[in-house]
Amino acid sequence: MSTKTVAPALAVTDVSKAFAGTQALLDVSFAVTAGRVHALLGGNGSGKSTLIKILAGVHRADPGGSVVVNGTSVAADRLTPGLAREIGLRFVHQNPGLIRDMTVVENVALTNGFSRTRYGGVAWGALRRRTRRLLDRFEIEADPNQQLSELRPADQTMVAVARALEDDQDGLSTLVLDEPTAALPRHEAAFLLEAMRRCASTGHTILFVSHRIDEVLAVSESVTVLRDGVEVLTREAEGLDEQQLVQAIVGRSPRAVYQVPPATSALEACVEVEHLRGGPIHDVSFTARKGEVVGIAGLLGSGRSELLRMIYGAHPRESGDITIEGGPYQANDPSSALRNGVALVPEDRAADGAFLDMSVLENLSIGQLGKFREPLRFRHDLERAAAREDIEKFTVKTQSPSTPLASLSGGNQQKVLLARCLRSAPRVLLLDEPTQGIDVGARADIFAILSEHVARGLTVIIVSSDFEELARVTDRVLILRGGRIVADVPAQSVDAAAITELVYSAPMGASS
Ligand SMILES: Nc1ncnc2c1ncn2[C@@H]1O[C@H](COP(=O)(O)OP(=O)(O)OP(=O)(O)O)[C@@H](O)[C@H]1O
Repeated sequence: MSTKTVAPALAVTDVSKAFAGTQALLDVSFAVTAGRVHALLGGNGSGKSTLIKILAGVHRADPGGSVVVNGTSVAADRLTPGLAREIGLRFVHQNPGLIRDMTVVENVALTNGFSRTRYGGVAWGALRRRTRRLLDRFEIEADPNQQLSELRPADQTMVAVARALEDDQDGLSTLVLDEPTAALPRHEAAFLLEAMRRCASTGHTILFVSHRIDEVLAVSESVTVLRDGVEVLTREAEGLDEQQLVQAIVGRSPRAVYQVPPATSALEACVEVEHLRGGPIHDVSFTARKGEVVGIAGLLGSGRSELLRMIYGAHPRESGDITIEGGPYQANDPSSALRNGVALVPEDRAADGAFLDMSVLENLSIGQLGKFREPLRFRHDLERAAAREDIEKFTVKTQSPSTPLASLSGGNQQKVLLARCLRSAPRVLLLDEPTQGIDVGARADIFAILSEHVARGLTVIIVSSDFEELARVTDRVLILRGGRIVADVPAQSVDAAAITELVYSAPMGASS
């Protein structure tokens, strides 16, 4: 039983939103008690982002619903960004608009304003003192003059939290955190969760979106689950276990969720990387065999994404050789990757792989239109049938194949990219944070599909911050630190904690 005040800090009542043809939210109602961390959960496409965007005044709700914040009631269809702020809603979105190359002071001032001297110049001294107080208030270990990139990842997110709450000394606002831990390794996530808990203990109410069930159970005092736009569960977190939550999110019994058999490794080499150098990569060598799933674990800045992009030919290489199935491979650009059977699902899909204005069908077909071309006509019927097949296989939640990719939820966009890559029947599939933003049920589906391809000889190289997942779905994990592989461990002999430890402390120059 909580000893905190019981008045709801936030109450959402009968909020609905239909996009052309899609009922994203239907009469969603729930309340959050003041001073609590309340988790908002749901599978991909269940309506979480839509609800957050309505609260933020970015999407307009359909008429009829209301939002009450600390006793102030507003019709949900009247919320604007200004009004949301006025009634006490604060947001840290998935991409919180932090600039890593700027100092902490500059990052805070960027959104909250620069203190001015009476002559109109920037009052740097006052600004630094103000930022110092803010850092102390949120117990962030940083100096105002430090570059943001020098802070540990969880503290960087806390800077975004602190600046969102700077003007709220009394803890009256409700902070909405959209997947704050998605890009963080587990130990950093745990650190951030602890900071969130401290923040709630000072009175702030936190609405927190995450796909990671364990952390939701660790940090939240109450939860709401959305499924297909409908609120299916709101309750105290106490007494709730992982299976019950997964059941509520997925809507079926949690069989097979996460039980993906590890791929078996064959002996034949597929990708051989020798003395690769370039950018943050300093002399990396390794071999991935046919039908093997190789994980790469490293901290931000370790060169993990650059290594994948170098193999794909999208990051300049200074020296080193790559062979694919014994043949030389130049890796000069993505088209040579395509010719050599190397495919990449990038980390930043919006910037790198997804054509958001184009339809799901077009996104699936890109690069493979030849398959549907006959001497005198283009087989639109076959193209459509193939799209429908992929949509079903990957359980992509879309109204139709012609729906623009932009209107799919993040997780569903990711599934489309993965489906597209697998269509090209690659020999090597490079995955950069493939399950970021992917719900618990869809993860299992994706790995089940991948393991079918792996059983037929596909080689998969995965970079992931989710070390638990790496330990579960890979055959081997390469530990990358400072641009070097410092350890190469069989996945069955490590768990997430061991990988975390290795990422921080593996002896330099171990194996490479
Ligand atoms: N601008 C839009 N136009 C049309 N449909 C949309 C739009 N935005 C969202 N939708 C649809 O509304 C539904 C809910 O999507 P939403 O992005 O809210 O899901 P989500 O729970 O945040 O998913 P994820 O976990 O994958 O981010 C989905 O079916 C999505 O395709």
